[in-house]
Amino acid sequence: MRIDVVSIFPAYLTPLELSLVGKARTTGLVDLRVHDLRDWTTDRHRTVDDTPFGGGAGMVMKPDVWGAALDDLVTEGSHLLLPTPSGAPLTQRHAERWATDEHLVIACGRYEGIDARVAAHYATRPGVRVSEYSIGDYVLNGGEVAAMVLVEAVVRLLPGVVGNPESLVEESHGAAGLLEYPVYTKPPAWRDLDVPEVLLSGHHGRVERWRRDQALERTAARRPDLLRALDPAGLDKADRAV
Ligand SMILES: CN1CCC[C@H](Cn2ccc3ccc(-c4n[nH]c(N)c4C#N)cc32)C1
Repeated sequence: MRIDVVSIFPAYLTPLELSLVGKARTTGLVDLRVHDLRDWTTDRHRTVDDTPFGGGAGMVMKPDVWGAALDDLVTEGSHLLLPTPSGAPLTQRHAERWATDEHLVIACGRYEGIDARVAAHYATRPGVRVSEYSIGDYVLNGGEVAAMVLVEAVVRLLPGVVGNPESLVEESHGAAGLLEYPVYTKPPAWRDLDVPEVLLSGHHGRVERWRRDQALERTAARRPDLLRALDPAGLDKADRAV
């Protein structure tokens, strides 16, 4: 998979050189490139924004500069991703789907956003998909953090990136559709808190049942919307009793 990220603050994306994503880059599991949008400006001030038509506060990012950058990066088969507060909520399902794409191009806006004609134009390009997504119901100052969230959520799903692929199944929002159960490690007693006895029992069946119950209880308490979305057939009789 190739991922191109375009931003006026390319240094903002340097955390993607670290940890699992960084290792995936150095081992060639992902070809991740970060670009400075200003490299596609033509004026001496390297201008990327202008005042909004219709008035209002702030500035809007110029379509012609974005067009010059994206024309160099977006080809047939590319998936153009635009983080925006007005986008569709990013979910694990999106990450799973987009992890199978050959080429992602992530356009990081700043100011009041990117001229709307940019997304509209590339949506007309044959073989190009355009998705506007949001990482949550709060307002950031730009798209870079959302770009890093997307890159990490997608790259960790690529074959060979995470050591134990099994761990991708049980985690929150994973295949089970539940929040993850609580985890513990040594020491068995810490301050006045003990590890749940069942986890020290060595009885795998009981441990599995306890973990499933914990995941269900947590999901019911913190994210009842996820529980409602679960296919009832996916919950066995004992689960429904929770
Ligand atoms: C006051 N204005 C309001 C509109 C957005 C302006 C800042 N901005 C410019 C580009 C841009 C891209 C993403 C996000 C963003 N914010 N929250 C999220 N979940 C996002 C996501 N994905 C924010 C952004 C600030």
